Amino acid sequence: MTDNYLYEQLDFDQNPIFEKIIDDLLKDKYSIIDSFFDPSGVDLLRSSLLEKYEKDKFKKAAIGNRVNESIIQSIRGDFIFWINENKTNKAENYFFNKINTLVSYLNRTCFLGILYKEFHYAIYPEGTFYKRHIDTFMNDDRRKLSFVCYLNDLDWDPNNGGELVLYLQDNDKETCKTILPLPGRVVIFESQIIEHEVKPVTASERLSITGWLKTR
Ligand SMILES: O=C(O)CCC(=O)C(=O)O
Ligand SMILES: [Fe+2]
Repeated sequence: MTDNYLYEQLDFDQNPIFEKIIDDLLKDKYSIIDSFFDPSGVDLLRSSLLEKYEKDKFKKAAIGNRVNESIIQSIRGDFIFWINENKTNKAENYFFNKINTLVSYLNRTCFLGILYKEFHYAIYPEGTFYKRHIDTFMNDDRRKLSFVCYLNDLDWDPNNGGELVLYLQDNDKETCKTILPLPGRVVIFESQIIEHEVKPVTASERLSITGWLKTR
């Protein structure tokens, strides 16, 4: 009996992008994908984010409720808007369709047991950053995978800053992986393992959608 036979039995179409994500995660604990969403889908999401921002719906991001405002300011400076999956617009509908397809793929192939998800839009105005951290620091170890998609304009200048830096452990040695927030680019990484930071945005506004796939 071949592997193909097994796939047929599970009525399962292999998806090359999802397979690359799984391979990358197994090997490196992170994956960078530039074609996860169609360019038209990225445009829709960017417009949706900007529309909400113009309507003043974004809030200053918090870290934990016992940390005071000035400390928060020195750690992260972004504004966020949590997306409610039960109240989606066309863009968010498109987004969650893709995410849900990925989640069922991961659950079927890797038995990851992803049950919950949470996503927010984020805007980093000029001068803001998010200091080095790990995404499970808010006494919530259910976050399994972190997911970011950058929604910057097509003419985003790499000199605008706002790079995502991943700190990777390689046999007791730390290396850095610097990732430009190019429009449409998706980065997925293991929330419980990879420390990371967002470098200061030196010009323009850095736009993204960020979220977590969670267990239990
Ligand atoms: O926007 C990014 O590149 C990462 C954001 C981040 O680390 C977070 O929101 O926890
Ligand atoms: Fe983070």
